[in-house]
Amino acid sequence: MSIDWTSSHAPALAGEIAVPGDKSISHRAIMLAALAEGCSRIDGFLEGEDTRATARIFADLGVRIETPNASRRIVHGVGLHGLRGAARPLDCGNSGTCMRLLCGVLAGQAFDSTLVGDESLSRRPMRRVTEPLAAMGARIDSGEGGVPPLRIAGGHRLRGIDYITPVASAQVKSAVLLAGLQADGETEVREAHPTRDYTERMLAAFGWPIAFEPGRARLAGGHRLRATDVVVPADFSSAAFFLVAASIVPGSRLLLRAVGLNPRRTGLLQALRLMGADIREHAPRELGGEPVADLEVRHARLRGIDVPVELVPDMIDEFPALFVAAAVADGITRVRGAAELRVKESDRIAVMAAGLRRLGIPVEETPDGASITGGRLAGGEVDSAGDHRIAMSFAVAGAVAAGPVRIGDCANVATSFPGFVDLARAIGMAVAEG
Ligand SMILES: O=C(O)C1=C[C@@H](OP(=O)(O)O)[C@@H](O)[C@H](O)C1
Ligand SMILES: C=C(OP(=O)(O)O)C(=O)O
Repeated sequence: MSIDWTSSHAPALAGEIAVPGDKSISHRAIMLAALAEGCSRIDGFLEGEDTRATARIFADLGVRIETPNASRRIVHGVGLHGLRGAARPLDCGNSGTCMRLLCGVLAGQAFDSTLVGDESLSRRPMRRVTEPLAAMGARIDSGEGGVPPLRIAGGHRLRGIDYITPVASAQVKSAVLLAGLQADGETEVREAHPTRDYTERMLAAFGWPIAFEPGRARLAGGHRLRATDVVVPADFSSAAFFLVAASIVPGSRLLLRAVGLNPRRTGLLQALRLMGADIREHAPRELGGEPVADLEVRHARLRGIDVPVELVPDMIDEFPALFVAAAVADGITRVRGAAELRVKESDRIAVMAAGLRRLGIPVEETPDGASITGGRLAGGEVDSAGDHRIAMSFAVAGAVAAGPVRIGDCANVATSFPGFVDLARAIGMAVAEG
């Protein structure tokens, strides 16, 4: 393991910052703009490796995408049937969202496609999308055990499906809905635990008739997407690291500007408030059809909680950051119902537990969660296992640890949060490279 970052004790954090654009919305904006008729402009696009992979793939599929300046894209949509097959495999990099949503887009096209990913993505489960798509008539072959690479055979007619998702996953729901655009008849997705609804909201914004409510979405094939402009709000999941950092570093006060507060994303806000965090919302407003507000966060003494199980899907990407808050809280924090964390970019339960233990925090793992006994974080060396959210979470831990926290394998932070180190330093965190 190469050590990429050393995060050391920080004084009170202060400042007003804006984190980059939302990753989930940026992926979807490229996809729907590419499939629309006409020219769409995307503002606030996340310049991360994950979302750039999606843009590169649509360019490979024949879509002209201009970058007039950073965080902006002009997409010359080709319509639902205007993509052309690519000569080479489509590289989704580290991004589960890119690969799973693309399966839905490509399953109903006339041409064959091959989807590949990096080492981490090549271990992640894809049957959750290939099975419902097969039930709709798609032909998708995967590697042994249902992992990438995925070979999607074109030219198969799809039919609508009424699908109840077995895991709470916006990626699965989105893949089925995107395939439904090209299917005969109606497609309906129902979920026991509602997940983020960006695909539904954006389909409506691009003019596709769709009925949706939390836990349910229904559409029919045979319509058209019409180009529209998309404004992407700041990513709550990126803001999460600074919400935790300012909560745990004594004397801190931070303002995070115009953060996306879609209720299906803000479970961490609720969990931190239950722990005693002082986070206030100012100037609530709408941006690009999404609720946003400026978040003011001040240091507060945190206490351990049992994380309410119903919050889990609404904070699924925030558990690495929550584990760090739990590590310094008074008492025990218990997480359950979060087995999905084991199939993210890394096994986020195991990797966080191992790292926190190395920093002197007792953590007991369970198959679907963990118990973390808050205490005094020591310095030490931790492995992020190439997982962006784990690298950033341990950088936050270093700000309050008794000694420097040395973190391995941080390059993938560029997948979701380019510029993290600069912003962290701007508010007073002591993150050094190497
Ligand atoms: O739809 C999306 O944009 C995402 C859905 C979630 O994944 P699952 O659908 O696997 O829960 C989340 O973890 C991921 O970061 C982004
Ligand atoms: C799980 C994540 O993303 P994806 O599934 O798109 O790789 C994440 O960003 O935490």
